[in-house]
Amino acid sequence: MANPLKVVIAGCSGRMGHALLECVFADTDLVLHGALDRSGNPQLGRDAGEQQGKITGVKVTDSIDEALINADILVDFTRPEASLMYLAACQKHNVKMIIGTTGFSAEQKLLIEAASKNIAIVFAPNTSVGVSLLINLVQSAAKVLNEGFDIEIIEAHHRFKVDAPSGTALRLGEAAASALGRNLEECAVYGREGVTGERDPSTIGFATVRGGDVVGDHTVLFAGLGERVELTHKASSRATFASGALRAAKFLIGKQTGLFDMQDVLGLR
Ligand SMILES: NC(=O)C1=CN([C@@H]2O[C@H](COP(=O)(O)OP(=O)(O)OC[C@H]3O[C@@H](n4cnc5c(N)ncnc54)[C@H](OP(=O)(O)O)[C@@H]3O)[C@@H](O)[C@H]2O)C=CC1
Ligand SMILES: O=C(O)C1=N[C@H](C(=O)O)C[C@H](O)C1
Repeated sequence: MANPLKVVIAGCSGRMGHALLECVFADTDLVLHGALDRSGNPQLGRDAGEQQGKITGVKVTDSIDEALINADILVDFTRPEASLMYLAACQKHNVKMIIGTTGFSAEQKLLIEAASKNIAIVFAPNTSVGVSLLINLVQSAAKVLNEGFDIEIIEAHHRFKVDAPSGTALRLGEAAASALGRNLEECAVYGREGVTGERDPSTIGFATVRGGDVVGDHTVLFAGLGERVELTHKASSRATFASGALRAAKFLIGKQTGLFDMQDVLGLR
C-alpha cells in the first residue's frame, strides 16, 4: 500500500486495545495515528506503544478531536456510551469507523445505522473469520433443521465481561431466527429458573457462562428427539478479533458511506 492507513485505536489500554496495537505494529499497510482512552486513565500522556516495548511517538490522549485530525479510521472496542461519543466525533471529522463494541440497545443501533449515511462503518459483534463463517453455517443448519429441533445458544466468556448474552450470541440468534422467518425479539428466552413448564418449540434459548480467562466460546445447539447438531466456535486469542477488525478497516478503503458487517468484509453474503 503506497500510503499506510492512518488508524486511531479507542480504548487503547483495554484488552482489545492491546491486541489491536500489536496487530497495527505488525502490519506495514497500517500506521498508528492516534490512541484514545478516557480521562483519568493512567496511560494518558504515555507513548501508546509503551506496553508493547515500542516507541511510536503517539501519546495516549482523551482528546478525541486531537486524535481524529487527518485520521482515516477509528477502531472502537470500548463500551456503548463511549462508542456513540466516538461515532459523533467521526462524523464531524469524516473518519470511518470499525465498531466491535457489544451491548448496544436497539435505539443505539439505530444511531449507528443513521451515522452510516454520513461515514462508512463496519459494525460487527465478532470480527473473527471463524464466527463469521459460523453465522452462515447456523443459517444453513436452521433452514434444514426447521422442524422438531430446539435451538439453544450457549456462550462462555472471561469474568471481566460486562454484557450478556454476548453480542455474538445475539447475532447467532438473529441468524437462526431470520432463517426460520422468526423475530428474535419475540422468541428469545434469556435463562430459565424455577418451574418453567415445557419448552416452547418456537423459542430460541440463551445460556451464559462467565469465568476465568475464557476468550470467547459459542455453541449453537439444534436438539431434536434422537439426535443433536452442535456448531461451536472457540477463540483462543484476541489477536483473531484484532486481525479481523483491521481487515475490516482495509475493506472500507474507497467507501465513503454505508453500514457493513463481517459478511460483507469476507464476501460471505
Ligand atoms: N467484535 C469483536 O470481535 C469483539 C468485541 N469485543 C467487545 O469489545 C468491547 C471491549 O472489550 P475489552 O477490550 O475486553 O474491554 P476492556 O474493558 O478491556 O477495554 C475497554 C476499553 O474502553 C475504555 N472505556 C470504557 N468506558 C469508556 C468510556 N465511557 N469512555 C471512553 N473509554 C471507555 C476502557 O477504559 P478504562 O480502562 O479507563 O475503563 C478500556 O480502555 C466489549 O464490548 C466487548 O464485548 C471484545 C472482543 C472481540
Ligand atoms: O467481551 C469479549 O471478550 C467478547 N465479546 C464479543 C461478544 O460479546 O460477542 C466477542 C467475543 O466473543 C469476545
